[in-house]
Amino acid sequence: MHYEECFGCGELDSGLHLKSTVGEQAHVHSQFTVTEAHQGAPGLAHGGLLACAFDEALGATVGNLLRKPAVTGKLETDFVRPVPVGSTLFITARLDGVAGRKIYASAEGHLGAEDGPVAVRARALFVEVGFEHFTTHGDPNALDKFRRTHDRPRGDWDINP
Ligand SMILES: CCCCC/C=C\C/C=C\C/C=C\C/C=C\CCCC(=O)SCCNC(=O)CCNC(=O)[C@H](O)C(C)(C)COP(=O)(O)OP(=O)(O)OC[C@H]1O[C@@H](n2cnc3c(N)ncnc32)[C@H](O)[C@@H]1OP(=O)(O)O
Repeated sequence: MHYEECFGCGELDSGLHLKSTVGEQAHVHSQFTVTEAHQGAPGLAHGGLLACAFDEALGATVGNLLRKPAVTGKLETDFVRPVPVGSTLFITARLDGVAGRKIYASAEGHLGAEDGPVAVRARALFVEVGFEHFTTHGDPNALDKFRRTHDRPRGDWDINP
């Protein structure tokens, strides 16, 4: 979790509650379970919410592997198989490259198991920013809010600007 009020990974009742862990070969694994609250068509996940889950999984990959603040500049998704309510997407993500402030990452989501059929693929460009991005454009108290999340026992982010 990078921020307790984040829609993707935080503790909000309405959020996606995505959990991410770093695995072997610097792959980052996240799981997203689709509930009735995530429907687009009857019984199927809404594509925009799936894109959100991938934004989070890819952002967690950048954040956990590089430990630098970055924001999504571009996010591209391929929806290749319907994702039913009640199913879990097992998302595997990786860093593809860094060029100056530009950070490239990609991921695929497997249906039902780590080796299940691929249902969604995504690629993203993140752009590294300074912490003033969040205090200037967002909440002036952003750093305090991030700190509240990262002062927890597992918190190991250096969020000092
Ligand atoms: C969320 C962070 C929390 C921080 C906590 C602390 C530490 C944790 C660290 C990481 C976080 C961990 C997990 C996060 C998990 C999920 C997070 C979800 C992420 C989001 O949900 S985040 C919200 C949506 N996101 C935005 O709200 C961005 C709005 N946007 C802007 O704020 C600007 O637009 C910005 C800053 C992107 C760039 O602006 P800028 O002025 O700084 O820089 P500039 O424009 O020069 O771009 C520099 C180079 O990127 C290229 N470039 C830029 N955009 C491009 C595009 N779309 N396509 C192709 N190339 C692009 C340029 O072409 C240039 O390339 P070149 O250098 O080669 O010319």
